[in-house]
Amino acid sequence: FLFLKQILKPATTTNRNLPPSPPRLPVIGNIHQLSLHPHRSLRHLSIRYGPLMLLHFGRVPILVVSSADIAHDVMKTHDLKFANRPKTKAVDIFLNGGRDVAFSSYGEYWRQMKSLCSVHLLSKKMVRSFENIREEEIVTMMEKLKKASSSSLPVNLSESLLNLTNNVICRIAMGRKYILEENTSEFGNLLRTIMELLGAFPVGDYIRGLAWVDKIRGLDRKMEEVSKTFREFLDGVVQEHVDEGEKKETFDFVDMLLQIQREKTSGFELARSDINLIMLDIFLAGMATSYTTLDWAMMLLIRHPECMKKLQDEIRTCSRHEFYVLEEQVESMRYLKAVIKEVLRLHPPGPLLAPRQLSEDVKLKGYDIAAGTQVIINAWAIHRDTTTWGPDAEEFKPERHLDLPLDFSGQDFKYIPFGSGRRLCPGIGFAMALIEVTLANLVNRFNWKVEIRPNGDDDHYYLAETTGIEVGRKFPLFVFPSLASSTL
Ligand code: HEM
Repeated sequence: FLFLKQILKPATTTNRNLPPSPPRLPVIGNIHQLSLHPHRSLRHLSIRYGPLMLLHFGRVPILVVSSADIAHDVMKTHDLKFANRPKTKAVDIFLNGGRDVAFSSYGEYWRQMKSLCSVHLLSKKMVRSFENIREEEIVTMMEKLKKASSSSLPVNLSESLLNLTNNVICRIAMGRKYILEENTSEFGNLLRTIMELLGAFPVGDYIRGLAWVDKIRGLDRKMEEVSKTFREFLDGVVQEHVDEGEKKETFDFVDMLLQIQREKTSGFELARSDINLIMLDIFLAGMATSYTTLDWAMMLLIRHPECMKKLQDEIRTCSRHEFYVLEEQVESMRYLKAVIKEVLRLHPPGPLLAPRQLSEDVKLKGYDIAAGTQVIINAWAIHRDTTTWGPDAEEFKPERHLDLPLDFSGQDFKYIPFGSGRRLCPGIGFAMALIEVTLANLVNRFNWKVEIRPNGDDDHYYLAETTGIEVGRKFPLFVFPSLASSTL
């Protein structure tokens, strides 16, 4: 009786003027209204209940923001109050309760960890210094594509892009390739599982009394297993760096973190397990997002031949038809940048950004929002809002960016693929350096055709999405590359 009394009790709240809410069921609240693709179901609900909605998962209040105007209030006007991240079971298990950067609570520890990554890995100077690694890996990938182009069989371009991002990130952050090509898909699947679990809404996180449901579904076991595999892998990487010590000829990001740990130069205690978590963040936040952007970009360009042609013309003119497009040449390519912006508008890898949690009571658009409320910002819906993007908001049209002064810094809230404010992604420069030069080279060196689907289900196949906090394309992109005559 006490158990039922507890879970059936309506959410206690002192708020008087609450945002609109869809009707909810006893016990579970609005959980049943989420589909496998929450960005889609939440947008659907927001069309009916408005751009500021209050849902309840169990008894936990969840604020859903679906307009640029309210995103501005959350991430600019009240950014400090919304700068926390909620703690979930997945964060507990994978990220040691949020000892990484992306899920740590707002405060000194988060500031120090973010600054470590920004200074020693993600700064402009550091990103520039990795140019040769990017070039070597892109050339290697293109050589393989060149070989494959003489065969009549299609190439799995998604896999090539996953290998590329993985190789670049491993070499930059850990000094060498740790995941061999034959294992990258397996590694990609592991990452995907973590993303899925970090983006899932397990019943037990919201209704304590029903935590056993997650156990029975095998969710807890799956989390423990994947976490153990990853922990062992990262332990091995860090241990190898420790063992090699002085003998090592190169000095990479892991070496830097170990030095900071030993010498306590950063002014705060960095545990060995915290180093593992920084590395995990780089894989989760850095590798999957960059790969996903490239994968969507190639699919969209191949399926929009007029955009592909325009881009090829720009790149081939700027690169003077050379075999490899240099990063300095990419700088002046306006249409290339417009293509990437449009890809990230329609398919932001984090469609709901990363969840936030309100630390003090606040008033938003006249509504009272209580401290502790979790906050979802539906960037995917904001990016497709016809009131700001026009009636063709759902269409892939890179041209729309040519005359817009939008950048990735999250200052204009109708375009926030990297978030905004204090929690803005620190990896923008790092990601763009790889995405721009990779795309420029693939488009410059080859002409592309996509496999025609046998059942005519092209849209279903090419646009299907994965699930989780990071959303990519579900099915691999099989293509036929042919060497462009100008770069033979
Ligand atoms: C296309 C590529 C990328 C996209 C679209 C992207 C997107 C995002 C988004 C939406 C957030 C949450 C922002 C918020 O809550 O307001 C985020 C956070 C973060 N990203 Fe990225 N990201 C990308 C690449 C990278 C790379 C390459 C790295 C590092 C190697 C990185 C590291 C991080 C970290 C550490 C955070 C947490 C920041 C914090 O909580 O303070 N990201 N990213």
